[in-house]
Amino acid sequence: MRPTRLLAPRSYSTALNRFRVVEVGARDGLQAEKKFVPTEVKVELIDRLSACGFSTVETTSFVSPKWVPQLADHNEIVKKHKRFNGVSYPVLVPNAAGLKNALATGVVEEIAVFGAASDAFSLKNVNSNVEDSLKKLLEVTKIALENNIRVRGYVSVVVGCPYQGEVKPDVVAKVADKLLEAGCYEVSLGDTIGVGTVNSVTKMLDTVLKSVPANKLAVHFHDTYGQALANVLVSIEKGIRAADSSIAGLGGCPYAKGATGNLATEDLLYFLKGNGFETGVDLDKVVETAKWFNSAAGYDKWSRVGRAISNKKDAQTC
Ligand SMILES: CC(C)(COP(=O)([O-])OP(=O)([O-])OC[C@H]1O[C@@H](n2cnc3c(N)ncnc32)[C@H](O)[C@@H]1OP(=O)([O-])[O-])[C@@H](O)C(=O)NCCC(=O)NCCSC(=O)C[C@@](C)(O)CC(=O)[O-]
Repeated sequence: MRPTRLLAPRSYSTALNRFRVVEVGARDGLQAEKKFVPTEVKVELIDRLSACGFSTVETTSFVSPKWVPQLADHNEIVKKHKRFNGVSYPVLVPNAAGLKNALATGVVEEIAVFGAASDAFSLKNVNSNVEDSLKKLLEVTKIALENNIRVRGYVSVVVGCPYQGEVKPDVVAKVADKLLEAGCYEVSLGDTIGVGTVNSVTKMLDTVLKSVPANKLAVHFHDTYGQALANVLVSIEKGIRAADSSIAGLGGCPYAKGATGNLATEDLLYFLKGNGFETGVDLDKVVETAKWFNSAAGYDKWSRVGRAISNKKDAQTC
């Protein structure tokens, strides 16, 4: 295959320089963590993230607690966290049962549904193949929209599957199309196990963009092989202006062996600012929030940028 020419970062026109960062740490970041994070800590994490300036903070999942015990406290989470003006708080919903539970709380205004581009992954993740899972998601989307709930869509394993290996870009495009047709306002393309490279991401995006406009897409990279920011750059070159990331690079999927953390929010923000993009998010506050989370939850998780900024501040105060 001919290698893709990676364009050097350049100044982007001011009309195109807004970039939306979707913070998924409280959901994707925590879902695979074995050590239970107390509900109060999760709630305060969401509140602190809201104060950083994100317009979207994903909060939890209404999935089966048997499948994802870490997020079994979803009812309490959505009822206890604060709601900042202009911030939306999607929750992940896998099926009609999850939607019913989310609606019953009376406070959920946005959900995220998730499909996949490989049968093998889909069976492990939601116990249904791609086709069957899509039928359930489309039904969930329809009911949610009838209840005035906004719906975001995900497609997982867009460039590689931990069980099946290669994933066909056509399948990614088909699932993304269906989710948008059903009424999702945006579809986030997930490299769930972080195997994507500039070449494979370019190939996948070129196929998806034949039928889906760039302004309906977000990207969701895990940083398992250190390729996430290169893949964000490719996505920007293709016109995409939204990406998911997780504070301190927390994360991983419980049903994707080898999936390490999401792209760290701090690294993404530093990258975006350095390349002329405005996000409205305060990087220093995010770093402070990561520091607070580590001490509150008994963790020691750091993004590269978070560690660098924190070390610099510590050195200045010595
Ligand atoms: C979808 C199911 C439930 C199917 O699981 P199943 O076993 O096929 O479901 P079922 O319909 O046969 O029900 C089994 C039991 O679960 C209950 N149940 C059924 N649904 C719910 C629900 N919503 N909430 C609470 N309970 C539920 C149901 O009531 C029943 O209870 P029992 O009779 O045994 O006591 C299961 O597979 C599941 O919860 N999977 C979720 C897995 C998950 O959360 N994975 C991670 C998220 S995806 C991801 O991380 C990727 C993403 C989005 O981040 C992007 C990327 O990185 O690519």
